[in-house]
Amino acid sequence: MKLAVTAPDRLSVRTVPVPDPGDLISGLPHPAALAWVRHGEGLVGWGEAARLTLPGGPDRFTTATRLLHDIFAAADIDDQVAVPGTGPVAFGGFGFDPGSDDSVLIVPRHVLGRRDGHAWLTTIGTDQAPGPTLLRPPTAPTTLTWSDGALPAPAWESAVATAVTRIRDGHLGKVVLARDLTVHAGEPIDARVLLRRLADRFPACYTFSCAGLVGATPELLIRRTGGHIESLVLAGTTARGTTPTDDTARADRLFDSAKDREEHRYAAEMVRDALTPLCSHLHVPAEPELLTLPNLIHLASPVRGHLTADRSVLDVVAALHPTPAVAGTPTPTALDLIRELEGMDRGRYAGPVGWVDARGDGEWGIALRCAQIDGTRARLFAGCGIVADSDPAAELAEAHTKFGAMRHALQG
Ligand SMILES: C=C(O[C@@H]1C=C(C(=O)O)C=C[C@H]1O)C(=O)O
Repeated sequence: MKLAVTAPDRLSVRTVPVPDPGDLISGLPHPAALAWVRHGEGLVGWGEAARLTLPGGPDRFTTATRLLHDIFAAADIDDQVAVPGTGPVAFGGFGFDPGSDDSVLIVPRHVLGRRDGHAWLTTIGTDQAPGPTLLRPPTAPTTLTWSDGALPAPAWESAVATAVTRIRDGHLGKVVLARDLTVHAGEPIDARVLLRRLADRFPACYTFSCAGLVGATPELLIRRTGGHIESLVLAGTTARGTTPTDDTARADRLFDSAKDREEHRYAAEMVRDALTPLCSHLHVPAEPELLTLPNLIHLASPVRGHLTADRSVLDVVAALHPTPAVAGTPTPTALDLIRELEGMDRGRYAGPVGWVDARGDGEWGIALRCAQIDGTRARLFAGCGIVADSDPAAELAEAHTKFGAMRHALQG
């Protein structure tokens, strides 16, 4: 695949304050939805003023930064709100594997935003639409038919067993193995229905949609607000309990589990090592805390720092991806093992997903708990960190629980 840029020579961009629009997702006028929403705040976009599709390669983030910089620098911008996310923004998703061709960035024609008491509408081009008008009401998918993806459950369990052997033989410390499921619907799947259900059930996650990749991720790869950066490293997981006592017991076991602590340590240390050279100040907690979601509990390390230089959020994404939360340690060995054992192309699953504005501010998550929608078909993904003490059956159960988020979004 070649690099493709569809953009007019000069974008004419106008951001104006608007009264609080309330729920952002219900403002999306048609199924080609762009979204990044958490606790009701964030951005939704529709229409395309520009689109970049990027070939694979480790330089895909720097190429994206350069091309977006050119598009934004040439733009004629009237920004009457001037907070992160106003003016022109690009939503994007990058392929997980450096060899994957799937990276895409879209500058929407319209963006509706809401953050810290501000609400705004950005419009690009001459079509100064006053606000979203519902062109096509969302309809829920029906008659769903499920099938295995690349590896049926027993084959995936043996892939996990092979990974455990390689780890015990000293080839690597950790690898994250994922599997996919396929679902066919009776009619084209509308991203807005999935966004609605995900945002209602997982308000603390980042509910996202970009070029058909729809999900609700708890994992913040990086947020840049001026010089300030934040990240939330997740690794180490248990399903929620069925009673309050069981739930507490599971949380305690996770917190004390040497195996889960090891999985987590690889990820937190890599994020610390990658951010240290970019920051004047960096805080990585000595111990993880627990993040409790409706279906899962994770070990979590909230990271904060201050950048030394004026770098775009995408430069920081480039320094971080792929973290051991989704690849493994050491990274090149883990990537090779993923390619060998998973039997599939992850596409943009487990890659960075989010948005960036013309100042270089933005928020990027790791695309987890998601599905790639393609007309009437969707591919769901879920993965688990494997270390020396991992048990294939327990990892399969964990992947099943992780699939639950998108299954519920599709089935209602
Ligand atoms: C790979 C996924 O999740 C990642 C793996 C985790 C784990 O193995 O404990 C936890 C959170 C994520 O970093 C996924 O949800 O698909």
